[in-house]
Amino acid sequence: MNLSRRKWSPVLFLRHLRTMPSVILKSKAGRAQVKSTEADAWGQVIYTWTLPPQLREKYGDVFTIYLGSRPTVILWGYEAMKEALVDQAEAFSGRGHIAIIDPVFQGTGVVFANGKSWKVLWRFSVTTMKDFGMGKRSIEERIKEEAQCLVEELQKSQGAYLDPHFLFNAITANIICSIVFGERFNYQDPRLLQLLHLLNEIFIILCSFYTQMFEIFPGILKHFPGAHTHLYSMIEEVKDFITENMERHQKMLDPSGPKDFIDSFLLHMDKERLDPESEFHQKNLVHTVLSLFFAGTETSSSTLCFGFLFLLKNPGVLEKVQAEIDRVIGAHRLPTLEDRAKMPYTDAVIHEIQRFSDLVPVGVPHSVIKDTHFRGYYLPKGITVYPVLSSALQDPRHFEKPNTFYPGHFLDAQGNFRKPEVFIPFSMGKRLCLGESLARSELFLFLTTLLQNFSLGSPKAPEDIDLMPRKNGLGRPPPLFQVRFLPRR
Ligand code: HEM
Repeated sequence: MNLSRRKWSPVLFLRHLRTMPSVILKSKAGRAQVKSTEADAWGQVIYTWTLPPQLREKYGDVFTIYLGSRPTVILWGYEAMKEALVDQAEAFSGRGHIAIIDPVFQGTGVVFANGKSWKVLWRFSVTTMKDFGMGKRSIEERIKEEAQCLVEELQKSQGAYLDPHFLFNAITANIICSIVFGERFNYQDPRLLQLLHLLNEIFIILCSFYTQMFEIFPGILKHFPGAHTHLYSMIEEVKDFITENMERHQKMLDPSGPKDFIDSFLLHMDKERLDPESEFHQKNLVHTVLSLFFAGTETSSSTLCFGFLFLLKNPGVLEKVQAEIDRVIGAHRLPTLEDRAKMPYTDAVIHEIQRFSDLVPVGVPHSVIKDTHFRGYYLPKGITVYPVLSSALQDPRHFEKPNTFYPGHFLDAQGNFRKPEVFIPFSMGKRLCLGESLARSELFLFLTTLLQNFSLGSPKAPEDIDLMPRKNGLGRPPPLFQVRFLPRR
């Protein structure tokens, strides 16, 4: 990337933690005080938010970049991430800043809370999601039901080409809706359509270059209109939707039998209403539900989209998965989570879909909750830390063909499933993705149900299918594409 072509002139300081700032980068030609390869590298940091391996080679696995005036520690490679997030789990358990959304959450809700508030909300969310997965209709049952609704919807398409993004968003959003609101929506329901539209637009902005620019110039950009203004108004709309739902729940609350996540939270609010220190208040409720929608909808649906794209591009892999489905599950019963253990090839393909799609390349920022010594460096309390998950998922020491879609990465010589420890798309340590087990169940059940019922068709030849994500920022949304679902029987 040629920085001299850029009109604007961001200044980035890069320094090794133990030294004074050693590199100052400007975008105008001749002003960058670095070699051109480093300038290219920094171009990528600024524009695509990916950290090229040259930086690791030069500065090691732990180094600091300055986003505007804010020092930010980068952890590169599985070993550094594990030593920090797992071996010093408590110290690294803080949530770091994301400048563009900090004003929305203000440290509330399960994703952005810290300290006692995060612990209480995390414990509540995990147990409550489990409760509503273990009651009459388990999470597995809900996913299976949703998968059947999707099959029926796709049958109506009569083999026409369609963009699957909307339907994949709908099924993952419906799972969250059924856990938090106790209801799912028909795919034509205007409330669902509006919710999906908002979540998708929000996700795209959060993954965009604007979010990176906001990270570097928050103090300046917030005074001007821009994508953040649009973002905040859309988030308000989602919050209104959640609040209306919450108020409806309040009116019909039955203290003897909470029906869903919101009911349970409201009962806790009631129980602790005299405690001024309680974490169970309306803001935490709305922001926790909002967090579940943000964290649990586009992530799973984007992974599914990438999955179908990779399968269209690799028809040989698709054929093997369908052969395994036919052998283990057959045509006449629904796939179950128990089948997974008997389907090593399909399991390997799903893991490879997650590895290769690399959906959250630089992780979600952490912070250290106390002054911390790490690998001989001093990290002051509160400093932001990015665990670059991509550096593990693409590590050539652990994955033979890191830049190729290759399910063999997850199979041993006998064809048994194996999972290298560096497979960490859900991160590690105390802030590990709270929805990991839900997401893994969704990926397995949705994918196997669809492939059990349909053959896939693409308007493009495999070699012409483009895998380039639409954005490459905090997340990597898949490209738009067309696919058709043809009934297999
Ligand atoms: C393929 C799908 C998914 C991927 C790749 C993914 C990935 C991640 C990652 C990388 C993090 C950051 C962990 C860290 O801070 O180090 C995270 C956090 C989180 N995820 Fe997921 N996630 C997925 C699906 C879900 C689902 C379905 C839910 C729904 C409940 C969910 C809920 C959360 C929450 C609540 C957090 C914040 C945890 C905390 O701050 O303590 N995720 N996820």
